[in-house]
Amino acid sequence: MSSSSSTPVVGVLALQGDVREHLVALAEADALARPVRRPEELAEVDAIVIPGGESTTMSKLALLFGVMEPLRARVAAGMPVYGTCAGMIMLADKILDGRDDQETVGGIDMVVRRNAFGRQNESFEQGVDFKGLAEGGPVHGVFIRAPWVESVGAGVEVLASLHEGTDAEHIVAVRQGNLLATSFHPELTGDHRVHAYFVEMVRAAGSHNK
Ligand SMILES: NC(=O)CC[C@H](N)C(=O)O
Repeated sequence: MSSSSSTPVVGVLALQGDVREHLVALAEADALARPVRRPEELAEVDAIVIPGGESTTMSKLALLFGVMEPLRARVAAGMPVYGTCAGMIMLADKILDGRDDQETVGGIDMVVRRNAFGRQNESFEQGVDFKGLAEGGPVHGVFIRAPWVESVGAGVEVLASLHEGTDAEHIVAVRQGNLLATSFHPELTGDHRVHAYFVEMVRAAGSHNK
């Protein structure tokens, strides 16, 4: 479809969740954005966003629509993927507090705890220092029944953490190669710097991963 020199085509997995907000944010970050439900549609995009929503439902629908295996194959081939919240859970190699039969796409060597902040706070908003953004100050982090990253493997770069009191630190943004994940929802804020960061990753990856 596109080449690295033209505008990248970025899909949004449109089985469930806040698809429309990501389509808008991607368009504003200079990508050609389109919803993806079926394997044929996945084959047409250079990269994909897995939105926020409900990861157990999203996982079931991904299996039902036959896109789980094709997604895993594209991840293995190096396709850039950005997951927010439920999307972060979908990118985790291992999850805690998931349903017993809950499958993920996987790809990031991390353990993610579902609804982790929920034990203290269902939803909250907080400034997040996001490594890799050259300017503009902290990102406005919207956390909705959000997961956190409990631990990461050696190949995973931590891009943001939240500090709670003096001791607890929770990882809320990570990158491993072409895979990016945040516990929070930049698509709900009107600040599209994290989407622009992802679109830059997509440009750098080119379109050789199909
Ligand atoms: N805002 C979100 O995406 C919430 C994620 C949800 N708690 C889940 O486990 O899937």
